[in-house]
Amino acid sequence: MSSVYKALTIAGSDSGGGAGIQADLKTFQELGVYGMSALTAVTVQNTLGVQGVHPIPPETVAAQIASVGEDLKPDALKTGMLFSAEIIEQVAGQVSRFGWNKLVVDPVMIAKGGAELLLEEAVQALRSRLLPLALVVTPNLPEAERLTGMTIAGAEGKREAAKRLHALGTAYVVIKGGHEEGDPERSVDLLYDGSGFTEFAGTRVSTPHTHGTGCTFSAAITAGLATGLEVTEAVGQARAFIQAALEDSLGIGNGHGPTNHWAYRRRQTDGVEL
Ligand SMILES: Nc1ncnc2c1ncn2[C@@H]1O[C@H](COP(=O)(O)OP(=O)(O)O)[C@@H](O)[C@H]1O
Ligand SMILES: Cc1ncc(COP(=O)(O)O)c(N)n1
Repeated sequence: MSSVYKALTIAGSDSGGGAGIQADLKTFQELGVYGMSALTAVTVQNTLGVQGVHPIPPETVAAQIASVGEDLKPDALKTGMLFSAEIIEQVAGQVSRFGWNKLVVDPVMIAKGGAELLLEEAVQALRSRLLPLALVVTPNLPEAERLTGMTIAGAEGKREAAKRLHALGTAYVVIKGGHEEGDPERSVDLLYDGSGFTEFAGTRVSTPHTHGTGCTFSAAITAGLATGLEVTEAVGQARAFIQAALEDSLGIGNGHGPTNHWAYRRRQTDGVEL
């Protein structure tokens, strides 16, 4: 049998299936990667919002990662919702212990409806404990502002924030443009590798169904890395994956619905648009 690519997601559960662990595993599967998970929290959630957040004990998070690491050995991994400084501490400890270097950190902080998915006091732990271990970090604009302490205005602001995040020890920084006001035509993600900038631009899709875009995008980068792509190639593939997922929306739920995780592969294999 040809080699099997494996990826691990360390994230929260979204009972509605559009974000978190569920979005990550669906994305891994669609990109040909075997998915594994370590749960950090159970959220009670649907397309209308988050009705409850129940963190998993930090030692149980560590035990799940150790169990997967000792046996199945992921080729790449990502983090999503981490909730507390104690969980971040355990995750950083396990990543260091196994010497994993294809780590994508999606610094999830607040759900689109406003629920807190990372405690205020845990932001510093994310900066000091996890970002130095990450190959790629993928903040949206509000997350980049919180992590850098700066207000980001315009293209120059994004570049400055990317440099500051790189200085925290992450090799590649992707500042996502989904929240950017003022460009009704495009959503531009900016990649910084410590020496140069690359822009990944997609047509801005006018849709309420954007639940889980950040999770899906970072999971697609992780899957790409697991299959051996370079970071720039993996980000390019992830951009195409999320573009298809937004354009071929499923239109389910009464609020901000999920993206369509099937769309990218269906377009590739049989040209079908849902
Ligand atoms: N309306 C949109 N049209 C096209 N791409 C989008 C749109 N909204 C978000 N994206 C893309 O989805 C990904 C996630 O971006 P963003 O929404 O900023 O993250 P988050 O979900 O973490 O808030 C990025 O690649 C971004 O460019
Ligand atoms: C369990 C969980 N993790 C992450 C998100 C963020 O979702 P989004 O990608 O829409 O910002 C979420 N709503 N729920």
